[in-house]
Amino acid sequence: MGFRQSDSARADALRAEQSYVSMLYRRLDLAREAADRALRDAFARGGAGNRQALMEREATAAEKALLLARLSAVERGLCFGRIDDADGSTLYIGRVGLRDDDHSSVLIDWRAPAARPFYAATPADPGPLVRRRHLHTRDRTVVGIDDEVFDLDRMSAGDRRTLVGEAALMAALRRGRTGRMSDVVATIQVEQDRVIRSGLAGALVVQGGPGTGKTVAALHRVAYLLYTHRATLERRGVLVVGPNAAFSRYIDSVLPSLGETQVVLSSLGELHPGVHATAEDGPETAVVKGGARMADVIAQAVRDRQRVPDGDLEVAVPVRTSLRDGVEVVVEEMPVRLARAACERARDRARALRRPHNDARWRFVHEILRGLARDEAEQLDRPMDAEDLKYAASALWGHGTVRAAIDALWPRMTPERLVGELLSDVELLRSAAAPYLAEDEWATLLRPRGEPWTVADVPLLDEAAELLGEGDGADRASERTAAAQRAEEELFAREVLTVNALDERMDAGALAERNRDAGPYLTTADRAARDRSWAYGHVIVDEAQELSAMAWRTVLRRVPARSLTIVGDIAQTGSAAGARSWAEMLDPHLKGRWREERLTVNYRTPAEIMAVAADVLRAVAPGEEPPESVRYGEAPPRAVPAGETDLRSLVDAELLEIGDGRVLVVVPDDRLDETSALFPESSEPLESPVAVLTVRGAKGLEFDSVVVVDPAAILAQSAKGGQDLYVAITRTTRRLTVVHEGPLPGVLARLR
Ligand SMILES: Nc1ncnc2c1ncn2[C@@H]1O[C@H](COP(=O)(O)OP(=O)(O)OP(=O)(O)O)[C@@H](O)[C@H]1O
Repeated sequence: MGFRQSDSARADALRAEQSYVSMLYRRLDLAREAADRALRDAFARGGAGNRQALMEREATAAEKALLLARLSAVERGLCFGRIDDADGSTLYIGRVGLRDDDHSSVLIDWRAPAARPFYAATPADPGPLVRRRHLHTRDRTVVGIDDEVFDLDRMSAGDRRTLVGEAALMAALRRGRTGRMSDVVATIQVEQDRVIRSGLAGALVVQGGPGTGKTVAALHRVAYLLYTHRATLERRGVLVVGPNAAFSRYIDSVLPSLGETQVVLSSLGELHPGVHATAEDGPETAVVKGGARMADVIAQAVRDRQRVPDGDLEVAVPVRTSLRDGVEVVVEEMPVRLARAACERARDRARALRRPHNDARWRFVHEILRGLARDEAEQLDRPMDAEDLKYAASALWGHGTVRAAIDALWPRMTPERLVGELLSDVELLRSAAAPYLAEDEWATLLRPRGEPWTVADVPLLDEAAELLGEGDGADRASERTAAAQRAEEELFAREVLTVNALDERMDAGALAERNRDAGPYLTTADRAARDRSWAYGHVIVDEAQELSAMAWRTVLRRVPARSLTIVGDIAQTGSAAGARSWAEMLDPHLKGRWREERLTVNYRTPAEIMAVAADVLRAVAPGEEPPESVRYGEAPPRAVPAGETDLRSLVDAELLEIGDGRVLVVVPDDRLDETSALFPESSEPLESPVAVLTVRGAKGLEFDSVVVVDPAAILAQSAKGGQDLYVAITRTTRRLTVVHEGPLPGVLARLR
């Protein structure tokens, strides 16, 4: 299928494409000017109208600002492909759809059905195409063309492979790694295209080995779904959950480069608003904390906070006070009482409401206060009608002693307090956990008070939040609302200024002030990100094999429609609480509602290095097939005894070899600090030329050169040590060095 043109034919083709592409950029400029004008008009309209008019102005302005942002994002590589049919028709494919003055299409959005043959045609099955052309542009200039001519008669069987746009793909894969993932819209492969365009309903599992483009395909799928189901998804929002915050930063430029800015990226440790958990538990604790029985433990912990006193409730209340030096002091107190049985009745009635703990608390408070007020009236021999009772009860609530007594029985709880106290108080833990867990299980959960939250605590906090209800005090709630409102106003103002380059004419404060007239403008993503109970339209979970049963409960709570893309590789499971099979993990929640697509080609790791990884995989997961690499590396992978070289010089030599690229030093968990100290420049793993990470920290990332330190210790560090070594080896795009302390582990024998 390779197709060579003469130099002059090539120059003619370049000229013709340049003229077409220049026309497209003129169209883009016109579309931007129109959106910019519409935005200005929207602003000019507002100011003094009624609230309804102001709200409409804000909505129009927001819509135009988003359109402008989208049109700005597609500047680079606006048009990257062209397809020619047997009947002589030609379509140009790009990042956005454009039309000419007669409303005829001049550029097809890559997500539109008409663009599909560009991605789906293979030499063996070209569909209607006679030629596919990849256009390479720099700024607005066409600098190269790659053609595939589908002339099956002239092709050998070997040539009828399924790689799409091989020359363009190889050029893309050879590029050095920048520390940020880029989009691959011009070179999406057939099996990835199937994932991207799969329907919105239900859960799609994308299983594939390392480097098969699971993450990149899932992100393109978000863009595709937003294009195809914009009305639904823009209103409900899309959430992408990754394994850690570094991973979220690693992928955060892909969607904006595809023109989509309204997506919430989060990690498991950040799913509970206000908590940014990064610490990890040891494997035994993680298994217990991640198990489904923890939901019962948390529910019991909440019930344990709905108490009755051991005997009758007795509270001292002031009956006489006097002013001394301007201060009110109690001069006489009397005890008021409520029988234990009455307290029990109050608790049962509050529980019977089947409301969250903090919401049901008012029923309990109300019943107890009335009981105490009746006792007080009896003791003082006061007659009591319904009005008096109400008044006396609210007077009692004014006494600190009464409040404290009731709080001790049914306190208002935050999730942080409930879980924090549960995990650090042996009696609370025993009471909540003993009915569901063996002692040696629940004992692993105990830890000192005030320890930082771990990632596995987040599902517990979320579970607790569900059972406790928001129940903020009125003051705290209004404070939060006001602060959030101010932040939103400024943020929106800044976004509008950025996308429109309006800075010279208006500053963010002034714009925020204008917006304040109409109330805050909140994008769907803003609202969704700060609302724990937000129901997303679609959720993507990456590195999904690491999620525990409890983590799945947290994720699924955010997507009641059960529309998900679940991306991962069972062979890479490193967490002791993670998945051993998709069915085992998903059936309890999604039985009959999930389907699986497999990705089989590795675009990252060269074949010689993948052969080493395959040996490791065979040893730890004999049933799993490693993916097939599409290319060969520049240097054979090697093993170096630790005594022969020091790590610093080895890494410096690697940096020289790869030129502009980036090196990962991947270490056993307990050597992270010591190794990081050797590379002070590695503090920002995505920015600096050298990153020092554990396997867990390196999940999902990739580097030009990888140095694996002490593979025997990585193998031995947990029951999933083999999977960890497999992950470590497959992070590289070009070079692999293994530095071993003792003898080289048997699974790496190929490196001898
Ligand atoms: N169609 C493609 N065109 C160009 N590059 C691609 C394509 N598919 C994947 N890649 C590149 O291959 C690399 C691996 O992709 P990605 O990180 O999505 O894989 P993954 O399956 O999520 O890997 P892992 O499971 O190891 O984290 C990335 O650099 C990605 O840009």
